[in-house]
Amino acid sequence: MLKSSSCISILPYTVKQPSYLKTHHRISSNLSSGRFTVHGGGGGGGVTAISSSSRLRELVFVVNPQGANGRTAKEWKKLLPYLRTRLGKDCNICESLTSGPSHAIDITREAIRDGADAVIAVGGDGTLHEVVNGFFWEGKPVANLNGEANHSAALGLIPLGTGSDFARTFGWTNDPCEAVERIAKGIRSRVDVGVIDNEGKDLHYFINVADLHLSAKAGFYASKYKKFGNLCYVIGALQAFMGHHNRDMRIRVNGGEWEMYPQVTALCVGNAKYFGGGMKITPNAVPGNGNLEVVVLQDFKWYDFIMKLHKLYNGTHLSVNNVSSRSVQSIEVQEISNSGSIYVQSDGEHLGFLPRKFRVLPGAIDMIS
Ligand SMILES: Nc1ncnc2c1ncn2[C@@H]1O[C@H](COP(=O)(O)OP(=O)(O)OP(=O)(O)O)[C@@H](O)[C@H]1O
Repeated sequence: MLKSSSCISILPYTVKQPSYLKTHHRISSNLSSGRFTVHGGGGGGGVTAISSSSRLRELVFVVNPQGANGRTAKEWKKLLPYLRTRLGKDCNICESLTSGPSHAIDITREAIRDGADAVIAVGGDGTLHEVVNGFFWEGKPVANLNGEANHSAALGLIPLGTGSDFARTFGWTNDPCEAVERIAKGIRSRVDVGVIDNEGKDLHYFINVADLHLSAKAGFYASKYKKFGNLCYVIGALQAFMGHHNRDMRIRVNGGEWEMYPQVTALCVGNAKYFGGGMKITPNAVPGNGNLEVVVLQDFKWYDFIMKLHKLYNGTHLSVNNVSSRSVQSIEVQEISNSGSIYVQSDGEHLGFLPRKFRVLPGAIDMIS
């Protein structure tokens, strides 16, 4: 169980405390003893309500103050009084501000090990991605070290980023009060997670969309234009087309035969539907169905991208020539010419270059939804 003290806003600890709290604030406490009924667990797609017994829920909010070009910090500050009022009676609320890239991963791991009931990403898809990666360590789910066998931490989200694309699949808006309501209700559902590896090494997890080549370059460039809001992704894509070469690739689905895919512009592996600030790139992806949707764009030029942009946004691009889609449990992707120039990204995080294998972990995380 997490360590706590009486009701104060900013608590200088005198006892050993989890490091994710060291520079941060415990906002509410009154921790009573006893256990807390969490969920039924099990396979993909199940939904279970949290019911509290005598112990308060331990919620750790991982806040990226730099999200949405600094807007996340401002929104979070405004949200805190409401959050305290709405959740403070039933929950211990810990906030932890990230200090830079990857910090959210460490905060999450430590929070789960210390027995948090939920770790809630506050920010955009990049922050959510890091929190998701914090649920795993060396290829396995991170365990609560308090010996509570039936206790697993849930993932939560207050979408306050630029794109906040994962939230779109569920129809969630960037309204933080709506997100607080979801957390107050505490309904959990199992969601799938994608995992990417390079010959069994270098594991990375994604909950939204992993992709490669043009769209991955676009994501990299978009990060430099966040001040333009969602337009940053279109600007990033156009910049990525400069000097871009479509490449011949081969793919292998579910361990079957290798298949040739000439002149690939981008290959996107969706656990959820949206990326790039609202482009419905993998419109058939469902985060709890045990599959990933793979969409391949071939032989696209920059002007095709412009002409078909509206179809990308509304998800009707699958009917366009040179766009194909399939549902997979795993997909391996290699480049034929080995130019070494095919970028791979995972929920927007740059991961290096091909080859890579993508596969689904069905129902890997409980999500507050
Ligand atoms: N304190 C920090 N300073 C600078 N960068 C940070 C800090 N904390 C986290 N980051 C990085 O900022 C990246 C982007 O943040 P985030 O995804 O929350 O916002 P966004 O990019 O505006 O939203 P979206 O990804 O939804 O478009 C994260 O992937 C993380 O690596």
